[in-house]
Amino acid sequence: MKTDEKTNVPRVRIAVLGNMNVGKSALTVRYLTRRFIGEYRSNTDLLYKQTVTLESGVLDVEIVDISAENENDFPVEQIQWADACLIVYSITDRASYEYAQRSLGELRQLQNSPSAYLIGNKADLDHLREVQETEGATLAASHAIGFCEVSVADNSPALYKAFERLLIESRARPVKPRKFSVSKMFGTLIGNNGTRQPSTTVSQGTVVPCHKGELHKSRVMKRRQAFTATASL
Ligand SMILES: Nc1nc2c(ncn2[C@@H]2O[C@H](COP(=O)(O)OP(=O)(O)OP(=O)(O)O)[C@@H](O)[C@H]2O)c(=O)[nH]1
Repeated sequence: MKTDEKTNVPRVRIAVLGNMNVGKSALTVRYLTRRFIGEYRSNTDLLYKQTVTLESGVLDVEIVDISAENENDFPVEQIQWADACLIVYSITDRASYEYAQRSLGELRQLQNSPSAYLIGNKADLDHLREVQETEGATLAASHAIGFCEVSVADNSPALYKAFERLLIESRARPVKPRKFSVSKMFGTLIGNNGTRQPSTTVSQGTVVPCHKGELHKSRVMKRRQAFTATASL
């Protein structure tokens, strides 16, 4: 965690990691905007920036939604950039669970690795289940991290709790040395649907498509367009 020198607001960076099609984009957009985007195709990493109000105070949150285009390539750069990592699999896809398993193994190898949380998504598709809830819980326990199953489609409250827990944990961690900074954002995303959710308020966001390796660039693009995704709680 770092503090923005201009605003004095603490900043937390989260990397969302998982195999293709597990719902990483849907989950990130759901958390930030309370909306469910059914089809959200992207073959590039996306960086979201939002201000979030927790009970403990205001945070600037940056979330990188890592494209799983090359599933054999562990995204070390993005993980090292982050304070915390959300690892997502789909309960309907055993290969995605195995991908999560490998990712947790890789994460453990890193020096100064970020805190992590494991999420089994698509819990609404229980009839297509390939991964039991106990398997997710056991995997998480073996890495001493949190775990829950959620349905991003059904707007599970557990999703918000998972993000909140990561944010709170990361806030409490000592500041880690940074190799990169992103200061320019562009893009636009989605509005507000006013849905009420647990104790987080999210506002004033931007989204940046960031091609692999761009997290270290200090100037991505000048075109900048803020979107508001206020979910007052
Ligand atoms: N039934 C159901 N479908 C979901 C859920 N979450 C996401 N999806 C669907 O799963 C598909 C993939 O979602 P994405 O958010 O694009 O997944 P991703 O992990 O970002 O995919 P990549 O861009 O390939 O890495 C989409 O069709 C979503 O609508 C969920 O909780 N339940």
